[in-house]
Amino acid sequence: MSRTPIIAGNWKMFKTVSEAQNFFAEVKGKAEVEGVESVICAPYTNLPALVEAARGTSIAIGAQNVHFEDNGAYTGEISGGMLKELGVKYVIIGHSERRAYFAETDEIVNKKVHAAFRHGLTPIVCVGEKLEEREAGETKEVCKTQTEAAFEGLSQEQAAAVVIAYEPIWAIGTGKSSTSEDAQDVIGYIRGIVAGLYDEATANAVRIQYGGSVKPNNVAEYMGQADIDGALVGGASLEPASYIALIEGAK
Ligand SMILES: O=C[C@H](O)COP(=O)(O)O
Repeated sequence: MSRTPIIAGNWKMFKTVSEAQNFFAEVKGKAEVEGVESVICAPYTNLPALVEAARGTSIAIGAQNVHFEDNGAYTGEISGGMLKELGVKYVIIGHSERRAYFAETDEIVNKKVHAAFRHGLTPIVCVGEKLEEREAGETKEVCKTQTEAAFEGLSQEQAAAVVIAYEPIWAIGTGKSSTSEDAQDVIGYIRGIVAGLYDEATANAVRIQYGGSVKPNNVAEYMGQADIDGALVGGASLEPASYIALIEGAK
């Protein structure tokens, strides 16, 4: 089964609107490589300008969060319908920074995944272990629990459309990346979890990214692994030249 590789830049809380527009002008036509899906997940404030700039290109725009309700008295929050109307295609859900700093539980992650599908957005669901969990040999157990919870109640069709990002938390922004073999081992295991929940065909359709200190000089190594379908990239997605190199490296 061939899965289209997907490289998603997660800008986190970086870039004003003008900075985002300047970035896009630099990558347009360059971070567009046949056979690789290119996605920029930007702060909410940048989304209208980026969607506009991306019109007619093959670069998709994503958000970094969504509320699980469709509307209501949730000061400061943004719903799936709001993102959809803007033209946003992807939304990162359950990033470890949201789990750690904003108390997102597995249950909330699952509700957000359902909200994304209600509004025609594709969720990029993040799972991954903390350093102490890795050292205790609990990596796979943690990923199993998070994956099963995130997929709870999804139809087979929805499940097949999910993008999972396996991000070992100790590798995020630290320069300490997981080896490609270790990442493959865990990602292959996660695919097996999806097969257990649904079936082989569904598991083979799901795209699973690795995330954690992915750079232009190591992206190809990850992409060379059988079950790794792309990368969720923080720091190295912020500079145009680096982002272009990541997309080219994923070919
Ligand atoms: O969402 C992206 C990840 O948190 C990875 O960040 P990083 O590439 O800066 O390590």
